[in-house]
Amino acid sequence: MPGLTDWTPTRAAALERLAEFLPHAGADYARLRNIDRGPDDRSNVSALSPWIRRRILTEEEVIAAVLRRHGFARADKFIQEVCWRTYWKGWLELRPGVLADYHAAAARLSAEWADSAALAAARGGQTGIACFDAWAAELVRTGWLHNHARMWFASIWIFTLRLPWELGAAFMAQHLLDADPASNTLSWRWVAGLQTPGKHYLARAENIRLNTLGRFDPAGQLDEQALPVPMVAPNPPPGAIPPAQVPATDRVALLLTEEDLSPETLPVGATVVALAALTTPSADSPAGRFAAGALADGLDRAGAQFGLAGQLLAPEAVAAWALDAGVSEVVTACAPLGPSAPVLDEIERALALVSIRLVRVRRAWDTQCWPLATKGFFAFRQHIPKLVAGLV
Ligand SMILES: Cc1cc2nc3c(=O)[nH]c(=O)nc-3n(C[C@H](O)[C@H](O)[C@H](O)COP(=O)(O)OP(=O)(O)OC[C@H]3O[C@@H](n4cnc5c(N)ncnc54)[C@H](O)[C@@H]3O)c2cc1C
Repeated sequence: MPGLTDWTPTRAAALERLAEFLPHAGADYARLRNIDRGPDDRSNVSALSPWIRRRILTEEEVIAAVLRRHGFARADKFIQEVCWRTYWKGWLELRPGVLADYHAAAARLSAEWADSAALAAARGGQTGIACFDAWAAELVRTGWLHNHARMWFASIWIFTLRLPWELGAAFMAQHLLDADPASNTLSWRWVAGLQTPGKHYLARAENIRLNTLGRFDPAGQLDEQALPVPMVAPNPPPGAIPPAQVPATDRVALLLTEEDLSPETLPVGATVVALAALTTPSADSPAGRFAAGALADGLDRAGAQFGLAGQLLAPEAVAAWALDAGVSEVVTACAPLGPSAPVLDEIERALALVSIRLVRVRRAWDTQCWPLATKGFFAFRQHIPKLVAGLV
């Protein structure tokens, strides 16, 4: 398996990585996935997250490939991990206010902590805790961290360095290639003890020593007794997912966004007569640069599929493009909470002014899974065998 500096934002590269990892996705993954061997050896995990994040590979197809290769019993652990992503998405879609609260708190805290030397040391990897400093540097250099390192990093940030979790989540989101509002924000909340009230994740030196194969040993440097972050208010009850939309006409324009770059399997529901992709709203970040490449690749693939020349559009150019295409509906993949959703809301308003409807189609996977994320993951997990049964 190559090192992790070679993420290429194309479906071809994603499929290559998937094929390479597939033999290891069964019993090997269940046994070895928690070990962080360092940036030069990621053979025990898939490292597929930057592609899955943008649905260059969909959850369903990754799960199907692993099921075909290993069967459910041996692939169970890997499937569960993929389903964590789905679960976090659903949990947040059912409680959108949690993301808004996080953004507001992060903005307020970032002003309040602007002059903090402790915060600067954490971000700069200068805390004197060797493992933490190495992960901070790795995150900034490569745009990626192993899952266990993300857990330890978040835990040390919150419970040993005593920094606000919101600023840690924002720091990670700023640098991760796979930066995802649901997985990132809710994982930080989970570590803090806010996701499952009263249950927090404490990084322990011995666990770090064992699972980094002795690369690090922060014995005596960590607060291993800290209490969870107090909850200001209980988590909101789950709301409802809006019904999925379908086009009412048989000729539509298709607008891709970085939230879903598998046009091959998108349930468009009509003939596509014009094709465009929306420029990324977060261009000035590693995730944004990855997304820009991925959008170009998605547009190429969709162009080949529909026999059309696609174009990259800024949000304000979408209404004129749709008018020019002579359609009364623009279809796009339903964008979960994150950078594209508010941009699509603006586009919907601009299209309405010229009597064109924005139709947000949703994958069956999301429609089935998201409403099940009402409680904790362990309740959601019970549904997994049924959810994946039809995938192969
Ligand atoms: C503090 C913290 C922040 C995180 N931030 C993000 C983020 O911004 N974006 C992101 O995609 N993931 C995030 N994760 C989840 C997880 O760490 C990564 O998805 C995983 O490390 C990616 O590595 P992989 O592709 O090798 O995963 P594998 O172990 O090979 O798993 C396969 C796929 O399953 C999904 N997955 C695996 N574990 C998780 C998990 N715990 N939660 C959600 N999905 C999972 C990912 O899509 C992953 O690519 C975060 C976890 C923590 C603890």
